[in-house]
Amino acid sequence: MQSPIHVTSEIGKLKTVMLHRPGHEIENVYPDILHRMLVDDIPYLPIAQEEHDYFAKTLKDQGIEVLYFAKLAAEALADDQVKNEFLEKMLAESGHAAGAVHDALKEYLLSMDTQAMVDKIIAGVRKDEIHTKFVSLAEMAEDADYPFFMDPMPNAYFTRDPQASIGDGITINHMTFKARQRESLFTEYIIKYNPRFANKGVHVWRDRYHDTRIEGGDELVLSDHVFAIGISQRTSADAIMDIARNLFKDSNYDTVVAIHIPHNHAMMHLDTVFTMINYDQFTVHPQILDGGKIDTYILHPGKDGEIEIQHRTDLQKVLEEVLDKPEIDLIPTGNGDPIVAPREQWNDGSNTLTIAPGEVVTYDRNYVSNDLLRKHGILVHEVRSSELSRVRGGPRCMSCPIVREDLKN
Ligand SMILES: NC(=O)NCCC[C@H](N)C(=O)O
Repeated sequence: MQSPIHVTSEIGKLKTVMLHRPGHEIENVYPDILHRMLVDDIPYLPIAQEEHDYFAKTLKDQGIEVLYFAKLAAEALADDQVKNEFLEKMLAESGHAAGAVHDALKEYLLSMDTQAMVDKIIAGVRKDEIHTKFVSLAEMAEDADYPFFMDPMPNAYFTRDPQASIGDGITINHMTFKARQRESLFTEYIIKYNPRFANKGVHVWRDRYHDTRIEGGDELVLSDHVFAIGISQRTSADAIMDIARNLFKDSNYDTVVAIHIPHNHAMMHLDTVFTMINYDQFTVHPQILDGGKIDTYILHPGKDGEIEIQHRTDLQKVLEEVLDKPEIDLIPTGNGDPIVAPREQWNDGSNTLTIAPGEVVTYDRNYVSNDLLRKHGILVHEVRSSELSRVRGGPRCMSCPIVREDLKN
């Protein structure tokens, strides 16, 4: 049976992608919680939605099927028993495993139709939306001024991160910060219960019930046997060993390239500084390379289930070797200029979504990087980015490929 998920490269023609249109979760953010919510600014929602619709249209105009995360989630929860089980888990992960607030939230959420319930959970539930007779001492004494019973999920439109497609399977990620951890509970239910995916042979390479951390922005499928991953603020080395073990055991993947990037918010994931855009071309933020060098580790299956690790520092050579290419073109974000490069990287100038070999979608604001891509022969579709970019993610972050065509060679 052909798996409904099939992604054997970063660049094969994109056939199906999963997005999330930003909703009221964006407006449930205010200055005191910005940092904890991992957002740098508050987008103006109507314009963010217009920009997102334009992004979706750009993909649809190229013949790409667009699926929406929240719709897939609502479809997955069609059965009452499944919905109840999901809600219990979601409430527990939101800090309300039992008690009066749990009961009131559950009654409130179940009073809605399933799509409205999903949208509401993503948007967040304010305290003044529900009525409870009893509240806990913690609630009265410690959290009295906090406005939410369930926090919003303002990063949900970065569908790249809670999950990642690899081959015929997926990783359902244990994300680093609390602000994003509940997003992948939706994924778990989508894969288990949405008729498009349920019982269709989707291999879960790694589920979300781990202590070690992994996020999809760090996961790059370079080919049908080479997988690259960032050792980053969001993905730990232990999680990489775990995913490597699982891929080596049960898939075609025989090479994992782990790249150690700076651990900071501007470069939180590998795809904020490095993306693949053609058979032998990549974007790279020049500031991660020290004279062309960066700590890189090549993992291969060893004897008796062990993993062999080689330490290397020449990224270009590593890519030439693992992809079997005579030369790799690393295209510097912002043309390597000391001001333009960090400015455009901050606005996701390295974060390209490749929709076919040598064809990408990028933010319009990164015009220096975009011009340089064109000079390197890349076909660039620009999308609007005034509001979307404020939450620190670009076209690759905003999209989760579900199906790509296999590469011809
Ligand atoms: N792959 C990505 O780089 N995703 C962007 C995530 C941005 C979001 N504000 C976060 O900090 O998780």
